[in-house]
Amino acid sequence: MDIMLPEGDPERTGEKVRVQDPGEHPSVTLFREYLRLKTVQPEPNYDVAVRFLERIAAELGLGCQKVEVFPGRVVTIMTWQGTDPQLRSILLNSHTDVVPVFEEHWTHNPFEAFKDSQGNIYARGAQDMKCVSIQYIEAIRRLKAEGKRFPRTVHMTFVPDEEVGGCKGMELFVKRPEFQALNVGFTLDEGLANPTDAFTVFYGEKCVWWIKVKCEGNPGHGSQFIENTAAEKLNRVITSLLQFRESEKQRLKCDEHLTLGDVTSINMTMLSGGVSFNVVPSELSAAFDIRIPPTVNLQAFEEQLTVWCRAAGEGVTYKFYQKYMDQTVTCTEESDPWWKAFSGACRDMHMTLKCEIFPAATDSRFIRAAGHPALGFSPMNHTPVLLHDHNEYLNEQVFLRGIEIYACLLTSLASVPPLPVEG
Ligand SMILES: CSCC[C@H](NC=O)C(=O)O
Ligand SMILES: [Zn+2]
Ligand SMILES: [Zn+2]
Repeated sequence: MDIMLPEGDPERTGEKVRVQDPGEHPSVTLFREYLRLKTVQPEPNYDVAVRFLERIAAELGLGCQKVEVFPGRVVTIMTWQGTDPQLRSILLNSHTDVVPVFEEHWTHNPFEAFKDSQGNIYARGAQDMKCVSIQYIEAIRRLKAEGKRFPRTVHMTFVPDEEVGGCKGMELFVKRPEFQALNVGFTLDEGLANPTDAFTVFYGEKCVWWIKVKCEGNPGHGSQFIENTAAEKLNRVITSLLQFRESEKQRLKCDEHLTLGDVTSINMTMLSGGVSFNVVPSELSAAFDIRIPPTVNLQAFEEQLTVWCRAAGEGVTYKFYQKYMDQTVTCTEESDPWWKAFSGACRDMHMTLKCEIFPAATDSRFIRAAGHPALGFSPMNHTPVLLHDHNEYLNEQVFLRGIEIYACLLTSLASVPPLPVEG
């Protein structure tokens, strides 16, 4: 029986008195309870998540620390001390927020964690990434119950605001003394589901560039053939960028060895300008979301952008709204002790791994930029990729296998022998 007394309004927070379904695995019950907490952007209820995590830390006898990196933005840290705490630690990172929903497109309430007859659990965050948070917790619960101890300390961090770019979350946290004090050796963070029998593991991410191109031109009456209008220039800019988009799309399609992480994607995501049907505007703008693989020379790419803008005419300029420049990737060679521990454990479990570059951006980028190796991995095979989508779900058996996978990974990673640098 699992009863919890809510402190806030249960309708708003998702915190409710709940009774354990006798036929359900307790780890699944805990997962569903976490899914019901409304940590949904743009106004996530983080208090309710922090309370939930504090309760679990107490239950498991883990150290629990809260770091408020920005007003109202708390990172919760749970620590399982190793037998050799001087050694560098294993960091298991996850974010607590989830993206908004279009409720009318969902077959079940996205904050009810409905489970169908096949064991599919429908909820926002089922894949991204409340599953992983609970899998970390349940793997540690299991290992502790078995009386296991490992040389390396294991930390779990539960971070706010990943879904809105991490600037009030992980980006600030990695600069704090509390993060330094974690003495991180190796990190696991989120990945993506894989519909096949294989598991995808991400060793790097694309750089996000968000640009707005502004085109200035001659204004005038809408009945005239005005020369050098903003629209003609914007048309050239859009054509150049979308032509490049098409060539990258074809390159991906024609080479079976390439994944989305290996090519540059461009999407025009916003258009703005104009005042009236019969006024030729003096200014029009287009916004582009560009994702660049770590193998691309960023300086050369920016030069190309400049060339396209110059070729579109006078008065065409662009401004960055995001310009991520760090292209650090994590080593996946057998000679690397962390990779050897990770991939060796996967091999022991007869798992097939597919190594890729993450097509979007996660908090791993701040960890890698801070100099720590990180792999993006969510143990969800035989599962369609539904993050940020309607009817996001995860099957309970896949979820439960993930706990076993983490228990095995953690056993291996937290036992990596002292590295030369650790003396
Ligand atoms: C520049 S921060 C954006 C982060 C966001 N992450 C998840 O979707 C993304 O669009 O990839
Ligand atoms: Zn995520
Ligand atoms: Zn996400």
